[in-house]
Amino acid sequence: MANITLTTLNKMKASGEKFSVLTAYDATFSHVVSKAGIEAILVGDSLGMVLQGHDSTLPVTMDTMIYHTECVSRGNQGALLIADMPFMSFASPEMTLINAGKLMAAGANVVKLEGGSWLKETVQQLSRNGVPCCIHLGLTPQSVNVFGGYKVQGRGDAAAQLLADAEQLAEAGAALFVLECVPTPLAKEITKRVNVPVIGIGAGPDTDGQVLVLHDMLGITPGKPARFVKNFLAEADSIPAAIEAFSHAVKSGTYPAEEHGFKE
Ligand SMILES: Nc1nc(=O)c2c([nH]1)NC[C@@H]1CN(c3ccc(C(=O)N[C@@H](CCC(=O)O)C(=O)O)cc3)CN21
Ligand SMILES: CC(C)C(=O)C(=O)O
Ligand SMILES: [Mg+2]
Repeated sequence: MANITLTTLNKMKASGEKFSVLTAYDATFSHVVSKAGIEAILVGDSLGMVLQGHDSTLPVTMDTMIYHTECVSRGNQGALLIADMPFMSFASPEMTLINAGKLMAAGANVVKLEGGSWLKETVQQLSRNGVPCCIHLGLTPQSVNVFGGYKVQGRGDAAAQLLADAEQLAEAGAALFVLECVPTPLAKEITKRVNVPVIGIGAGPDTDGQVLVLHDMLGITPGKPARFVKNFLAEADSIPAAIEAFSHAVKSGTYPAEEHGFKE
């Protein structure tokens, strides 16, 4: 078992200490990230875009997620390992249990699913079977075709629905949340209302933890970076130093700054 567990993150939430999360898709980066003091590693389905060059996360398969979770697990030096359930891998309760079981057997400590309150029974079933769930809310990239682009979520009337989803899923036993691209005040409110750690990306400074795609914070992702991205390699002289700078910036509250977040 990893040195950092859900218990560690729950204690950090209770004491107000911020924690950081980065993606990794291979053993070497997993080693570097976990050695640098990052509390959790996400084997994100963003690998479909970052590693495979697709323009969305939809083509990512279970076999690919299993392979990368195994690679990351071998390199991991004690971080909590979270693995994404890819597009359509949790479309029915039976499939969800089978696929989550495969990611746990590959070395994940937690599985992450994108979606809202309709996942209540799924979360219950998984927890009962020994699989802690992280629920990804807000801009859920697997629904890019529903949203019509990568757009901020939870503005106006949608804010109350998002808060209700978070509360119901926490009640159902979700162990963690990721909030992506939601207004800063909404992320603050959800973080206060749920009793489990909330990880933000483009959600402002008030969530319990922060997550970024590793390649984004190293400044090597092609194209215009999203608003929430900061290049930590620009002022560091090595990749490990950049990762340590990210961890320190999150702990000290200097990242994310106001300019990295979204208004209501
Ligand atoms: N390299 C990479 N980084 C990521 O953070 C990431 C991926 N890939 N792939 C999967 C999803 C897609 N993500 C994205 C992609 C684009 C935006 C984006 O351009 N957002 C606009 C918001 C526009 C608005 O105001 O509504 C931005 O300006 O940040 C956000 C998240 C996050 N995830
Ligand atoms: C952007 C993060 C939260 C993610 O889901 C991924 O990397 O796939
Ligand atoms: Mg993802």
